[in-house]
Amino acid sequence: MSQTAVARLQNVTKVIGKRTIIDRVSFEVRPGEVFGFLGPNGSGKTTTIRMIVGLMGLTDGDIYIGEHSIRKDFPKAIVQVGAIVENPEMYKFLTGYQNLLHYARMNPSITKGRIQEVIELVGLQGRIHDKVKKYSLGMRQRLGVAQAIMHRPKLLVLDEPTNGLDPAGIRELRDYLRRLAQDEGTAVLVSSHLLSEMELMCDRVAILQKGQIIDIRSIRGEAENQGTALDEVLFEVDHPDAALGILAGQGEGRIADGFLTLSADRKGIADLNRKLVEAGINVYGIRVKTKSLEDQFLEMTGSETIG
Ligand SMILES: Nc1ncnc2c1ncn2[C@@H]1O[C@H](COP(=O)(O)OP(=O)(O)OP(=O)(O)O)[C@@H](O)[C@H]1O
Repeated sequence: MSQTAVARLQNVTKVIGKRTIIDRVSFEVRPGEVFGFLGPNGSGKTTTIRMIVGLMGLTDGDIYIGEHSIRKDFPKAIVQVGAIVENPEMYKFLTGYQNLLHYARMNPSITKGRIQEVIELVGLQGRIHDKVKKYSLGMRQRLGVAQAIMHRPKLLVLDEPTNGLDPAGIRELRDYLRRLAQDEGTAVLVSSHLLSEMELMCDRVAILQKGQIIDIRSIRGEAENQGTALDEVLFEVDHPDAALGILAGQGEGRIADGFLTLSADRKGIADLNRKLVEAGINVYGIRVKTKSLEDQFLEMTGSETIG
């Protein structure tokens, strides 16, 4: 486990009544990354986020923010978190700036200079002196983010931030979240049930299904070996039929275009290769056809549950 993680979930479990809603969820969010928490409706994203931001207790496992456990050291952990979980409460009859001033008064470490900085970070400088009741949904959200990051949290958590935004609003959200991650080194955790948005916004995503993490991967492609995602693997061998017989019982193997083709994860590829070589088959090449994130998401969660 990386020492530099901003947030680290370790076997986080939530049981409500007799139901295990969240089942041993583990992942970490690193400084300066936008991390997506992706799953179909009802998979448990909101429940997990409520535990991260201290709105709900854990049944088992732990969450660390920096080195502080949310269970054992709650005040020190939570001070490093900024969040918008439910709709941000703003005074609509005040201007954006007056709202920020109001929240800043509760924390003496927030200077006027810092307020100006966050206004620019979320790109509200042109409209900050307008009344909030005149703001669009996207602008209200920017103001919410500005408020959530004024105290320089190490982790910013946003639950379904793209809900209700139009494509332009989503693009703007992406741009200023990336700016925040890059300029301030803030780790950003965003949840969504829409893969397409996560792909545009995030560096890495964890895929949640029925309360369990089924995959964690970088958006740029490489699987991180924490999940059960399988790639299609093509073995170039001297005797494909014999090889298929040797690997019988190792999954759905077939011969296609002269290649022995199977589904396997990284460790599985090494195991299959060893079995073939030990049985006297010559392996000339191994080609891995990594599935797109979308293929995997559809396969894992079922297409009817997306969107
Ligand atoms: N307080 C509760 N009591 C009983 N069941 C609950 C409670 N809160 C959540 N659940 C159940 O836990 C599961 C996960 O819910 P959760 O809201 O975390 O999912 P989600 O991924 O955020 O979905 P959505 O995107 O629809 O909000 C659901 O089946 C939900 O019915």
